[in-house]
Amino acid sequence: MVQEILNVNKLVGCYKGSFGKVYAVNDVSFKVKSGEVIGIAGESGSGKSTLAELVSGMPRPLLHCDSGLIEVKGYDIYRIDQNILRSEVLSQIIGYAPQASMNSLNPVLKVKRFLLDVMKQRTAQQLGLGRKIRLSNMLILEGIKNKDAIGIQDSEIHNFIELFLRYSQIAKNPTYEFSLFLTKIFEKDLDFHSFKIMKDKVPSHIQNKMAMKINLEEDEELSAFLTNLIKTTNATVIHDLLLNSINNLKQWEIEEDFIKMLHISINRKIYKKLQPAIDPMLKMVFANQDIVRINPNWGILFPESISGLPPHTLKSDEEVLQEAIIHLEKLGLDPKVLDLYPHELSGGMKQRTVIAISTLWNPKLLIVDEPTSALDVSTQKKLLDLFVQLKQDKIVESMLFISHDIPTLRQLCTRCIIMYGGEIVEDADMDTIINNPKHPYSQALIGAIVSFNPDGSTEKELSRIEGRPPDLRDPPSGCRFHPRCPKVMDICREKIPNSYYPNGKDHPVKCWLYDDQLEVKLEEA
Ligand SMILES: Nc1ncnc2c1ncn2[C@@H]1O[C@H](COP(=O)(O)OP(=O)(O)OP(=O)(O)O)[C@@H](O)[C@H]1O
Repeated sequence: MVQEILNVNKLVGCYKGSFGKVYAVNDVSFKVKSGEVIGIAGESGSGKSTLAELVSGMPRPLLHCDSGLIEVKGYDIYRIDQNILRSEVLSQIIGYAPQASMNSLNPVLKVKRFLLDVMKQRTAQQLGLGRKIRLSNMLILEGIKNKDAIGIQDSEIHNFIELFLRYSQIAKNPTYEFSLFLTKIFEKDLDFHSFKIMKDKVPSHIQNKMAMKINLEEDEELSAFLTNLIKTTNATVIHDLLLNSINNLKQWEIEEDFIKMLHISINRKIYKKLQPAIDPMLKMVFANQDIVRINPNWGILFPESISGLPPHTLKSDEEVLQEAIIHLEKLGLDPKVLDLYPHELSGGMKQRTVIAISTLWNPKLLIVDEPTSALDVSTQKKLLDLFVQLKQDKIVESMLFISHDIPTLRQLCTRCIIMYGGEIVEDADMDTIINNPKHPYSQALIGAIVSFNPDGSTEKELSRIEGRPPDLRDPPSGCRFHPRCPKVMDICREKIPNSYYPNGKDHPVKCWLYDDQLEVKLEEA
């Protein structure tokens, strides 16, 4: 089944300021499936950039998501926690190159400096709470798995697993809660051996869990089961049991690259720094020093410890730069650009650099806003080839490509959304939009495309769209296109049209012309 990357539903976006409210995106709905490249077209001021900014999750200060929904890979981006948005969505799923972003390179910094800053920030953001927790748990398991090499005692593992099993029975979200619980142990709030609770230090939700645990201990059946389990089962079996139970939780979604990255950086750098501080804590908690060897890394992977680290300690400049060079080369950029200042780059190189930065983490959805508009025709073509390559090489999965230039979109996009006055007036596959547009605005837009014969004459007489796009501070009543529409009817001036489907369910058109019931409605009126 094709997965859905983006779901925009009844979105209303507005600029709020001393000027009042401007609804620049109004009641917009569409979906992007995995693999789709969707063009968004329309005249200047139709709301394309506003829509892109809202979908990017990073709207400018005056712009707000007023109502409706934007779901990116299942994340409701205007309702989830800001930390999750930053750590799990913005740097992982969405890549965004805003309009004129090629001019956003800092003029006084070499590209290398700018790129390093961006990469390091993102690397720090990548360590979102959920990932840290999953990772810490995974490393605990790794430690248990390698117990023989480490020389750890079975009895120590038994103790540990007993704790886990008991706790996982009572926690709502065992992986998460268990990590929190362990974190508390490391913070000396709980004593591992006696399970003594130092009440004043333990947050109330943990206290409740502990209270439940005590009740559980009164459960004879379970208690007998656990005792038996601990007595009779060897560590490897318990380890497998634990692994199975965790597999069942389906919460181990750690990407290999991410683990590698953390392993490398943590092993080499952070551990050295933190070891003196952590060792005494571990020893205190587990009494037996040997347990420290269960995995020397695990303690430092708990959320609190890692989030306290400045991002720059996670990787050296050389490591970060090396990753960037590989990425630049993949995108056909000479790594020499890293040693140049932005003014030393051509427009095309600047744009490629910006695209390289926005795709550093292989985003699922890349949003690009008018990337080609300031470039000459041959550089435009090269840049379009780059977007094709990004997709072919699976660096990005889907794209939203914004341009007022339909021929540009035609070279790249599978589908095209036409916007007018902040609304989607038509949405269809690219060929249909070019050859069989239904909305009078789309027809006018397509009619205004210039195409030349070999002798230099134009292929057809060009039409132009009379009038001007609406002022969104005070949009026209009814259909927003009615003051300019050659097919305007009375109802268009009064009532906002719904979307109709004259060409099938994949081709919505927001125009009264396609309402089967129109005659009935007019008679009623
Ligand atoms: N910062 C702002 N404050 C108030 N209103 C704004 C602001 N930016 C844009 N708008 C309003 O939003 C409308 C849509 O602007 P937007 O930039 O999204 O259009 P667009 O289709 O991307 O145009 P272009 O192709 O010129 O970039 C504008 O007509 C304007 O009324």
